[in-house]
Amino acid sequence: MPPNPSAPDPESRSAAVELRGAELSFGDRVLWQGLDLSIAPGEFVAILGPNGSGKTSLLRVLLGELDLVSGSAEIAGIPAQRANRNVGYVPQQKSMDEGLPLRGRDLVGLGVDGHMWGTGLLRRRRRMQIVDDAIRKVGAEAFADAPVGLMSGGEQQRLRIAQALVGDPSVLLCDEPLLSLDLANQDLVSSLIDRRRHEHDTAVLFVTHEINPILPLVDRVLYLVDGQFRIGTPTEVMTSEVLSELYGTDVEVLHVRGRLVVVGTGDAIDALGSAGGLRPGEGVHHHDGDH
Ligand SMILES: Nc1ncnc2c1ncn2[C@@H]1O[C@H](COP(=O)(O)OP(=O)(O)OP(=O)(O)O)[C@@H](O)[C@H]1O
Repeated sequence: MPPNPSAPDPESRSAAVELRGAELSFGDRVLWQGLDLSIAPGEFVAILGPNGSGKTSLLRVLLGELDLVSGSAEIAGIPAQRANRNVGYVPQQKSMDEGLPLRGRDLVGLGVDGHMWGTGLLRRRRRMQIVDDAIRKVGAEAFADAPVGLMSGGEQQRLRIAQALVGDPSVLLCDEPLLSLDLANQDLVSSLIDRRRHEHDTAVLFVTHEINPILPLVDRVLYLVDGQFRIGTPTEVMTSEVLSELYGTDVEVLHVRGRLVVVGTGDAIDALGSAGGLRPGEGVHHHDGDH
């Protein structure tokens, strides 16, 4: 049957996140413009780019904290707005003060209060059940009653993920959630996020400087560089040709032992951040980024 031009577009109707002609600028500085991106439920999108390219700002637009200069941003068909229970957020990791009188389960509970029920509206027992369930799902039962300030980075991050998921969001926004975690905890945290999107069809937008730890999970990449961007599968975007064009200089993408390694020469290396740079001892000039 030929498509009916007056019927609603099923793709856009069911999108978890929809950006149309989106532009964000501060003064004369255009972070991105003409950004069209429709993210399906359950899709995993990595947002890459050097420092200051507007990755976190994109999440802030979807959180309703920043207004677009033009275009639109919708979550599940509704304009992006603050306190949206369809959105879970794992912010950039900040170290928590050792003396902070907050237990792990209190941190997770903040995710309940921030959503539609509001403090006190949900009966205490039901609220406790929801928090317990979220803690169990990230395997944090053993330390949930300890003060968060005394936990390891990996333990804190598991609880932040529980906090982001406790409101049962359809979209999960993650800002460098693997930062400063060891490899075992990187795997654990990324597999928790991956399981969530498979079991609940939650769309994931994942800001990162380092694609390798999540490469097997990524459906599409949004790569932002200095006002330009490219969207596509990792195979389409993470190529020498595309990245050289985006950075406006010679960049080479190598495949080394199952990892993507982005190398440049001279000034290019400074622009690259740690977008796949080699680790020390791997033999090619690299740059570890600013973190
Ligand atoms: N409210 C604001 N007013 C003016 N400039 C801003 C504002 N918010 C962000 N910026 C600027 O926009 C640019 C993009 O910031 P953003 O944090 O989105 O970058 P990023 O890609 O996440 O960087 P990083 O990798 O360093 O975290 C930065 O230069 C920042 O200083």
